[in-house]
Amino acid sequence: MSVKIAPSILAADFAAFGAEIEAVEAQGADWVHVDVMDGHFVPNLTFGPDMCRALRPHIKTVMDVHLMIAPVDPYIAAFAEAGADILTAHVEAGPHIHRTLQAIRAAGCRPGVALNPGTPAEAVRPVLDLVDLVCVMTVNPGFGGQSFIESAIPKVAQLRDWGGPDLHIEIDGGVSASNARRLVDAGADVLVAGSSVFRGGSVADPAPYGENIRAIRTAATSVSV
Ligand SMILES: O=C(CO)[C@H](O)[C@H](O)COP(=O)(O)O
Ligand SMILES: [Fe+2]
Repeated sequence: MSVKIAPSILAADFAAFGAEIEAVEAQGADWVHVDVMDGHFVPNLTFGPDMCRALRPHIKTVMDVHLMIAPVDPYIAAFAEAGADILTAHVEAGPHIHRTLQAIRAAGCRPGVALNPGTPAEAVRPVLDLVDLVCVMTVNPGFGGQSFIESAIPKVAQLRDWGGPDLHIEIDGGVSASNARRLVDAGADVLVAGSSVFRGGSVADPAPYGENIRAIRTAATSVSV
């Protein structure tokens, strides 16, 4: 599978999301990662389905919605109607993860399951047949710009082994050109990157977004020596 770079708009200008998305897609983003936080499952608040609906017309690629909320089930229909392509729920967010993932697919989205750095890979093994994507968190969710947690990397190889070649394995948190290669070598194919993509650029000067995306992609796909 080709490596996909999914900029997290958590690191974009909150007053200009539409223009930021168009800029980052024009600069080479493969997917757009939208972080939904509820102030309960994680200690921060961002936005909900109405914001996703407003963003949808600006996204030409894939709207990858990361739900850091609990409970999840009451909001699935609203995010699906808002136009999410991928809806990812945390395995830690509730006791009935099978039901949640089945409901996401029934609503017309591609289901993903996310796991926190402290959660072992075994926790999502029973639902791998229900998902198109596993999101391996390499920070504790809630904020952008945190330091990458190395100890999550062995989970990636384990999940690739169990999930086979068609499962998307996404890494989220602290991804940069300096760790991209190790993540792809371990079996990841989707790299979420917020601060390391939006750093140094703006809607008025989007070229750094392209440079940052190319740096991550080049690092991720370079041949080892
Ligand atoms: O889910 C997230 C945080 O909970 C974000 O997607 C993630 O932190 C991306 O930001 P950065 O690349 O700056 O770490
Ligand atoms: Fe995220």
